[in-house]
Amino acid sequence: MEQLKESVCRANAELPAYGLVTFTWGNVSGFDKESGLMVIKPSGVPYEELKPEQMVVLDLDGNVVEGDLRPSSDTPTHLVLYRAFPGIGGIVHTHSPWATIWSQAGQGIPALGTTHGDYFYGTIPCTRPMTAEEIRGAYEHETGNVIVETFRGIDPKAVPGVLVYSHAPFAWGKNPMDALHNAVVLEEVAKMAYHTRQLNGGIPSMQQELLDKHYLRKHGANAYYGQPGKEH
Ligand SMILES: O=C(CO)[C@@H](O)[C@H](O)COP(=O)(O)O
Repeated sequence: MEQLKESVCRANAELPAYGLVTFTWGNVSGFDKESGLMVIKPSGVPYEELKPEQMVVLDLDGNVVEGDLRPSSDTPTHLVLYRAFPGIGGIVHTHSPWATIWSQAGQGIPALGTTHGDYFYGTIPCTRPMTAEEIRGAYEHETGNVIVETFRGIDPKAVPGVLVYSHAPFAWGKNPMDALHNAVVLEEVAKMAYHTRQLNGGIPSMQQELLDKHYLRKHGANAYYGQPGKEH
């Protein structure tokens, strides 16, 4: 658990360096399958002040089992996703500007090029608008529910990110640093897709053969990108 606290703390601390956050507009969590516990940053603490011992540890029912500080305000959303998407070990939520623009437009980010295809096997979807009742109710919990609803028929491992309508992106991965990597790529492809759309309307999207080639060279049984056994 100490190692996970270190990794979660490090991933949070790197959010500003990648230009993904302003002030404290973002949070990273990690999940330990063995213990069934989630580690997340404390709410509202400046990234440069974060220490591993300040991380908050919760069970998947949302009970704090370790930590004195209030957990991130988005904790319920993270909990819903860990319960619904087995196999993910890290989640990043930010208000990174380019991805947030697509979220505010209520549009998913189409796969327009190989940069996207290397990491996301198709459109990065945008959720539907939440209902007034969902917003007035357990908002952060319902945010998780609309993300899970959006992924009916989509493999969250193949598309490790989502845009929450009128809100901002969530990305996930095998662990906190993998989730951070995917969050950085999501922001990059959001910016590229925005400008590509301006040039040619983003039509057509990339050929399916090219998407297959780029995604499957990095992911799956016959992946050949990078070095065997190394993260990339
Ligand atoms: O989505 C939001 C605000 O809309 C959050 O990202 C907060 O800005 C970060 O909150 P904490 O994790 O510090 O509670």
